[in-house]
Amino acid sequence: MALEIFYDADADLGIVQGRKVAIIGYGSQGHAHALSLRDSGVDVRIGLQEGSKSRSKAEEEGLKVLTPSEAAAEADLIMILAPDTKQRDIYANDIAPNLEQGDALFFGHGFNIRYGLIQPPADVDVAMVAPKGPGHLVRRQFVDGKGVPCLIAMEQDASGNAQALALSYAAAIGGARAGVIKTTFTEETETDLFGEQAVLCGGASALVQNGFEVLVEAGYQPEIAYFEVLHELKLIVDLMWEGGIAGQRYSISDTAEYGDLTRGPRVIDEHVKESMRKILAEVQDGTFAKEWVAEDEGGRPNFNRLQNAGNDHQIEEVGKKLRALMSWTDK
Ligand SMILES: NC(=O)C1=CN([C@@H]2O[C@H](COP(=O)(O)OP(=O)(O)OC[C@H]3O[C@@H](n4cnc5c(N)ncnc54)[C@H](OP(=O)(O)O)[C@@H]3O)[C@@H](O)[C@H]2O)C=CC1
Ligand SMILES: CC[C@](O)(C(C)=O)C(=O)O
Ligand SMILES: [Mg+2]
Ligand SMILES: [Mg+2]
Repeated sequence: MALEIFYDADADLGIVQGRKVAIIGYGSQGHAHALSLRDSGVDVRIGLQEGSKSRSKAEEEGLKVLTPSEAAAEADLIMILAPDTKQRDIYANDIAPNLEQGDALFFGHGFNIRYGLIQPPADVDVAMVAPKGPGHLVRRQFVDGKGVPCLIAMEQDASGNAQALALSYAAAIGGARAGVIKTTFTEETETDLFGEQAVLCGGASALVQNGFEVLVEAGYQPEIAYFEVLHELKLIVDLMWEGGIAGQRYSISDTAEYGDLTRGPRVIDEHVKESMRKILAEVQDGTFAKEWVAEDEGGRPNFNRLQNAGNDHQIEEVGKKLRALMSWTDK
């Protein structure tokens, strides 16, 4: 698929300003979309379950908070920003009964459409606006007059205007200030899951924990190990973010660069790449999605056990102590 990228000049903000938008969920992404849409002159209401922890946060911002079904009934553009595992039930119980011909159903991630957990009727637009960054950054960038790049995808174009609507929405949350790239639900879902599992979250966390363990097991002080494998990682990643891997290599010493060039491929070797290919295959053939949905339905025993083990790792205790000493971090 050839790259198609859009900016503010390509978007008509008036399109989304003419819609009644319901944001279902007010967490990381939900709060960012809702507040930025409101600040862009869009008529927004929030859909949250009775007793939701997020209700008071949305109300404190002066947003109208309804139940998900009330919000869906009032709106003609419904953006689902609840956890991926909850979306199927929210759709079946609260959204589907309130969908009317001409409505638009939006997603921030393609999981439920890609794996067939939600199957909307043919007479509504189905699109995605997925900022390529955490929600709190999406909001911070918008407030600073900037934006986080977004992906848009159109799964169903019942109105013939789904792309213009998605682009208008992306502009209203600041995405078109940075660039909005057209993709498909399949491409977004598979690359997002692969990226977070193999590199960004899974890969990086395991790399850091293993590096820390190797140093501590060899007798080095845990505090020194923490600085070397976790604290400095941000500084290196910031350089990569600014100038790519080549830019990062320009800034480090040539001793570090020689170690990078010769030792990096020994750590992340063909065996690791083969594991990455297997992880991608499990994303593509639906194995991961099936496992995660079953894990959630079963009360998340594995998730909770692994999360607790991660929280109890020595690196967390050392990090908490060291970060408390760092005057520049946000406490
Ligand atoms: N986190 C991120 O930055 C990114 C997320 N996404 C996607 O965005 C979507 C939302 O994820 P994220 O923002 O992380 O979610 P969060 O976990 O941060 O927030 C989820 C929100 O949904 C609410 N919620 C839970 N159950 C229901 C329900 N039954 N009805 C209505 N609201 C409910 C929660 O309320 P309560 O407080 O009561 O639990 C909370 O407000 C997902 O599809 C995710 O893949 C995409 C890109 C990045
Ligand atoms: C990298 C994690 C992410 O995919 C994201 C912030 O983009 C997510 O699902 O939270
Ligand atoms: Mg992502
Ligand atoms: Mg993701």
